[in-house]
Amino acid sequence: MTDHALAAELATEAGRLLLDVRDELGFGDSRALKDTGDLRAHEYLMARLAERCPRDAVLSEEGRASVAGKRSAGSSAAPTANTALTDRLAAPRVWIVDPLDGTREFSEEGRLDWAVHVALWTGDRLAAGAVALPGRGVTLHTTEDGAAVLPTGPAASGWTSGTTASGTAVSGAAGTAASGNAASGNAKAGPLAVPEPADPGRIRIAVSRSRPPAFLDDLAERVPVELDLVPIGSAGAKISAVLLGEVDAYVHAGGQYEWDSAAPAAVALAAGAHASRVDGAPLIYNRADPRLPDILVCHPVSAPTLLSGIRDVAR
Ligand SMILES: Nc1ncnc2c1ncn2[C@@H]1O[C@H](COP(=O)(O)O)[C@@H](OP(=O)(O)O)[C@H]1O
Ligand SMILES: [Mg+2]
Repeated sequence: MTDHALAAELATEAGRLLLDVRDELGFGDSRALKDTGDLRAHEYLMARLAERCPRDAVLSEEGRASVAGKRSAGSSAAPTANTALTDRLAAPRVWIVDPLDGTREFSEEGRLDWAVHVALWTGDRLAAGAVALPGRGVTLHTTEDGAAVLPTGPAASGWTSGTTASGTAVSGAAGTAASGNAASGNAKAGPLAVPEPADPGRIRIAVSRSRPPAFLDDLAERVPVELDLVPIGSAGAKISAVLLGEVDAYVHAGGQYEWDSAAPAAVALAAGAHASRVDGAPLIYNRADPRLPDILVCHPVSAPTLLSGIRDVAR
């Protein structure tokens, strides 16, 4: 089995397990649901990776020493720890996983914007990646020929069950509100290629529901196109929304970690998207400090406008 197929299988299966956790625990105790989801998916991924790739290093959000006190419902076991730092930094193959990205949305009934991320870093590049969107019944992943694929079409549209997600908006210079629709993509099973913005005068930007970058209001004043901000949970779901044509870009700043972006960036790059830091620098993984606080993902045609606008705001 290739690394691509393994990443896809593990992300998909961890996603199935997370749907079962939601069924088992319900939504009454959101702390227990979040912690149990985080840890059951983490334990599943750690066990499968140890079995299938025993020599590879692993960096998981839930295997850090700082979360060693966290527990799943009905278990007193501490989370399986990540590969020790010095071994990980020296390893030629490092799996970077986020067992449950969008933990907050996972704990909210009816929300579909949460994901499982499985990526493989091989020293200087993202060699494979898979993002499972269990609520929508799909896994986006890289392939052996350097491309990306959506093996089956989405079982659901939008990011809330029964409805489509909608966004608040900031228009170009005026900064007035208008509405944006997050679920206007046309995802079909098959090869995944990031689509160009449908309207060249408008860029729909997916942003965090709770921590949208403060500079986006200023950015709207500095770019020659209208910007619609579309709040969606989970970095994996937001980057998937770019690849599925439901939004045109994902902009984040102010804090994030390697596991939040490694797998979705792997898929985005393989799908022909621009994926970089917000200053245009490349995304580098497997550092001693796993903080990777900002990211821009978009079609290459939108990158110059967004990067120069962000540079202007930073000045
Ligand atoms: N300012 C910040 N500092 C640290 N992590 C952040 C962050 N903003 C977003 N993230 C992380 O990025 C992921 C997507 O966030 P959001 O939905 O707000 O866009 C979440 O991962 P987890 O759900 O795995 O914790 C969240 O914790
Ligand atoms: Mg995350």
